[in-house]
Amino acid sequence: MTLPDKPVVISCGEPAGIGPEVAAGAWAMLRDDIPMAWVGDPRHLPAGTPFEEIATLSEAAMVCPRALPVLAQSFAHPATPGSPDAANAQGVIDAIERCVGLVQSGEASALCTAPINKKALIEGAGFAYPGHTEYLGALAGGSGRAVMMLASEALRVVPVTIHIALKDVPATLTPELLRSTIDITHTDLQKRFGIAKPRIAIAGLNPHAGEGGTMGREETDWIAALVDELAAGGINIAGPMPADTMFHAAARAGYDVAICMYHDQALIPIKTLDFDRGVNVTLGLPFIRTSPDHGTAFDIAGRGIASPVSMSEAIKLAHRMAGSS
Ligand SMILES: NC(=O)c1ccc[n+]([C@@H]2O[C@H](COP(=O)([O-])OP(=O)(O)OC[C@H]3O[C@@H](n4cnc5c(N)ncnc54)[C@H](O)[C@@H]3O)[C@@H](O)[C@H]2O)c1
Ligand SMILES: N[C@H](C(=O)O)[C@H](O)COP(=O)(O)O
Repeated sequence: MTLPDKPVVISCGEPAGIGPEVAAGAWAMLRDDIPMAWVGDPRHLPAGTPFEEIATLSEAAMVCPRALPVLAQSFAHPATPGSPDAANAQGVIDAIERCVGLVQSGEASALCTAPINKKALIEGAGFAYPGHTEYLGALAGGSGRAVMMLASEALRVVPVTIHIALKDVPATLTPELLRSTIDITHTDLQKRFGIAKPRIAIAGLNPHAGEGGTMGREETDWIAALVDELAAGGINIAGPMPADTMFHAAARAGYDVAICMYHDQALIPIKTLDFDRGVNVTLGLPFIRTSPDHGTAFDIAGRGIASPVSMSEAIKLAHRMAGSS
């Protein structure tokens, strides 16, 4: 695999959260190995961060070993850790959009996003999306769909429904949605992760995967039939499995990815097993996007105690994926 010289571009995320500090920390860990550049307002970086403003991404690789390369983006205000400022919300969105432009133009090899606070963007700038995943899908255009995957050494998980209320899950979960999620996951595990024949485990929606229709009917009515059809078509797929028993170590050894029916079914096991090193990857996009698995952590922002490890794992994975595409 040839690793790219083009930088990974990092969007600043919510400046009142831990995004700027974990980006600076990840740069300090990776500066000699991975070219990168941060897009944001330098006033939001932790005091004392060695940074250099660059005019174009072509300067990033040269600057990176000595300072964090910064493509400056001015925000309305400096940040107060833990208290998002509505006037800064549009800057957060603009930084993401600028980074997407850089990766789409080929100036950046991949995008790594620092965390956003959904509520702050919705309230401060009328952000119309529940998260990066859906926003990036819209920015990418086309007829595809962005699919969320969280990955660590221990586990990969994909939620079929993402940022919706639990009460809306059963109506949103359709055979078409599950089929397209499986297709996109299968394709990207082959194309972007080099897994020739991905082993896919499908979780049930209901307790005990419905217990034969006595505790919910989605499994018996259509999920099992869809799994059988895909298996007959040559996909290495199994399920629907009871979700409570598919994440212990021996069960995890049997598959490369677990496709789960709703957000917490997927994200609780991975964040419990490996919160420090989990990485959020968006599948189905025409470019590479990763992110740490954690959020803005307002409770610890600005205190210098946030771990930069998930951010650095996200940058490393983006760089590796760019080398294998
Ligand atoms: N990629 C993203 O943009 C992304 C990902 C997850 C959550 N979020 C958003 O972040 C906001 C806050 O979410 P939350 O409170 O549920 O989760 P969170 O991950 O921000 O925080 C959960 C707990 O983990 C701790 N924590 C998080 N990251 C840490 C780190 N790097 N080092 C040490 N401790 C850390 C926090 O202090 C907190 O106690 C929400 O708006 C959510 O939507 C964004
Ligand atoms: N659900 C994700 C998580 O908890 O890690 C998170 O909110 C990030 O979502 P986006 O990548 O869509 O912003």
